[in-house]
Amino acid sequence: MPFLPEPPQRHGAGPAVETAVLLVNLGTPDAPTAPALRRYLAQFLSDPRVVEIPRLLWALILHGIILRVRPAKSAAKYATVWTPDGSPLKVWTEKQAKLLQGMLGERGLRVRVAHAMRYGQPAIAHALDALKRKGVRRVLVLPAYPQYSGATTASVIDDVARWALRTRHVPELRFINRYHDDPAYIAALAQTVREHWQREGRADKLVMSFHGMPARTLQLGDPYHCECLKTGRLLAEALGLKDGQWLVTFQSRFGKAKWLEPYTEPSLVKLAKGGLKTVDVICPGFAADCLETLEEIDQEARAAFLAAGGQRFGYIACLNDHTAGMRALTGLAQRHLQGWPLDAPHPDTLALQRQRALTAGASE
Ligand SMILES: C=CC1=C(C)c2cc3[nH]c(cc4nc(cc5[nH]c(cc1n2)c(C)c5CCC(=O)O)C(CCC(=O)O)=C4C)c(C)c3C=C
Ligand SMILES: [Fe+2]
Ligand SMILES: [Fe+2]
Repeated sequence: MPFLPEPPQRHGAGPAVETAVLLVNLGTPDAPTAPALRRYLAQFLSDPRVVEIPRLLWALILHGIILRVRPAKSAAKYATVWTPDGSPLKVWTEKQAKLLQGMLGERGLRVRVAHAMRYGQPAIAHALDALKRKGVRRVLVLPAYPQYSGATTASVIDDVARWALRTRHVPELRFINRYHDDPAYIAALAQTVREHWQREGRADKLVMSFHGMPARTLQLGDPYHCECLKTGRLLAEALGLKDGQWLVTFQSRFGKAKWLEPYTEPSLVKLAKGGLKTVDVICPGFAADCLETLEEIDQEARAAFLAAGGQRFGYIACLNDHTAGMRALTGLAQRHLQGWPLDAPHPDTLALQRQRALTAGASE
């Protein structure tokens, strides 16, 4: 019966694992080279969720200008943060998926954890096909974006939906849209700040830098800006910071349009010129260190702050594989798995068994 899908794969003697958590991050180029960057940027910047201007006009700008100039410039930046195992974003995301698998298992949750990238590899469709081949009937999609935005979270949902459009038997699907105010996430961030203070001493101000978005997305109803501000306020509260001791800023502006303000690097320069000597910078919107944090903040923004008269710049790493951060992701997944009976055979498996039995009977 070649037309019937394979039954779920078994782990040892126990019943089959039919539920999966798919951890999804943005994606990253395969190599710090101009050709790899061109492929990556072409896919990323062609996504209408990312650049919301008329398609034809954008195609002309993207292919006529941006993809001719930016790949080589970006490749040189990636080269400065590349590791022997590849791009930092890839390395951390793989590690997070492994740790999440272990921590969910320790809590007795029978799930399979996989990871995927919205752009580049492993593609979401590829990961979902692989999970289906293993007999997975339910997928909890966990985009690694604490704050919801159309450009990131919704784009992951689009891609899963595109896969579903061409899939006959779609598994049950759930999405985690945000965790910007999750107490365990806020506590994990606060812990990394305190650990940094213990090691390096406490700076005069804590700057919380989030990835930017075009300013008009706020008017169009994107909740991203509000969620960043809430994360910032909750983190400041958790650390007992008073007004003036912390600041939310937005980084990674792209193009000439107005983006969410205040901008990170100009703010740091203004602070230094105004007499601020020491600053700590954290990037709470990035689940893992990547080009935007390691190069743009820890290298470029640091240099700009010091050149403007600042004396000490403390970069606080993203949650990466920090135990507190991984516990937060584990708790988040656990809550969103509730109501899925992980130990009982899925009705689709039972239906498939009946279908197999029927077809076997008919052909005898
Ligand atoms: C063109 C517009 C862009 C929007 C809108 C945007 C939103 C956005 N991005 C992230 C997270 C990441 N972005 C990263 C890199 C990156 N971002 C853009 C552009 C937009 N991002 C570009 C062109 C690039 C590539 C690098 C470059 O050429 O400058 C990354 C890092 C990826 C890596 O490989 O390390 C992350 C992560 C969020 C969260 C967001 C909206 C909220
Ligand atoms: Fe980005
Ligand atoms: Fe950047």
